[in-house]
Amino acid sequence: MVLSAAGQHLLRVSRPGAWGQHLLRVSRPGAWGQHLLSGIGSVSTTAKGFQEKEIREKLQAFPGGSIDLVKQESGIAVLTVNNPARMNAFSGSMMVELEERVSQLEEWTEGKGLIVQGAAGTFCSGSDLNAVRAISNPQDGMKMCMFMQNVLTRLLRLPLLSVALVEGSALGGGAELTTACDFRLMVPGGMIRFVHKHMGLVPGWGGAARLVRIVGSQNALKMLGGALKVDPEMGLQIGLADGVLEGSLDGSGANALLEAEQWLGCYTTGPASVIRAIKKVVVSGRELPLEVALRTERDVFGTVWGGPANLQALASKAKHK
Ligand SMILES: CC[C@H](C(=O)O)C(=O)SCCNC(=O)CCNC(=O)[C@H](O)C(C)(C)COP(=O)(O)OP(=O)(O)OC[C@H]1O[C@@H](n2cnc3c(N)ncnc32)[C@H](O)[C@@H]1OP(=O)(O)O
Repeated sequence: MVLSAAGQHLLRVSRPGAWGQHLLRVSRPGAWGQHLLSGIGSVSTTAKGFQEKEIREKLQAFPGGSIDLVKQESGIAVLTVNNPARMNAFSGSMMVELEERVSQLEEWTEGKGLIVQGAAGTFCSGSDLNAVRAISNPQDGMKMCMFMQNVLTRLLRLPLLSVALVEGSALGGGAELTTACDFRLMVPGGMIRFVHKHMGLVPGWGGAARLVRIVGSQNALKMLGGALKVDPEMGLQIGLADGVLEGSLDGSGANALLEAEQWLGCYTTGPASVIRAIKKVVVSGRELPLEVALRTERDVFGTVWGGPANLQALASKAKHK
């Protein structure tokens, strides 16, 4: 649903108000909230000009690297962008794998948190330029963009508190990936940089829309217009980074990951049902018109009220000093 709406908007750029009209034309106020709550389904195959099967096949023609997922007992999963020979650039097959990993996370009912990291001490250098060169015509570029926009929207909407662990560089599409997480933790020496302007582009994976919501339009304009190198200090200053870690002791990235797990653990302690409900009400508050968000909040409230965690807290006569 979201992809087809966004896709229609992308295909009808001559009518700038199309997306806004879509927001106003939600006929059943609860429908969108329900849609967010139940998780977004697979990419639409009926959207005009967008065929999921076709784009998946096209992307698979550019193999290399992997997207690795480890779901841990703690309820925190670790997703690793793994293509170190190309500074963790996204090959076509990695884009397809990312979609598959997001689907697995959508099914993971015990999950509470997610850390997205890059392999071998660097985050991600965006799209694989070899693939980009091969699909540099507007039609293919648009299809890849719609595919990634949909995947990253689903990533951000997972009922998990997510963190991008930025060690080394997050460039281009890599910078966009960091904005598809709820939080960003940076390691000294790390950098987030939207290099799109230097590529004659703007972000297309939803990174600009998300960036504006994170740092405001002034800072987003500066970051995109200047292709600014955002280091941890600047990241904290403009609200892009939520914390700075000490980082690797041995260059393996293990220490940064442990630190990130500890940081995230402060927010994911507790029953999965409650943590997931927290994320759902925040996503609806962040994305939906107020009336719909309020309705969604009521629905989510109904899932935890009188639930095991609620009854246990009542029985223990908890005090919150
Ligand atoms: C902009 C929009 C678009 C999207 O949103 O889809 C993109 O993301 S396009 C990609 C944007 N990213 C770049 O343009 C990165 C270009 N690369 C660099 O700036 C540097 O390689 C850097 C800073 C990542 C690392 O520099 P360093 O000196 O530390 O290492 P090397 O340059 O020697 O890189 C090692 C090795 O990795 C290859 N590499 C790096 N990034 C990419 C990439 N995005 N695609 C393909 N290959 C990449 C680089 O070519 C080197 O390979 P080698 O075979 O040794 O030449």
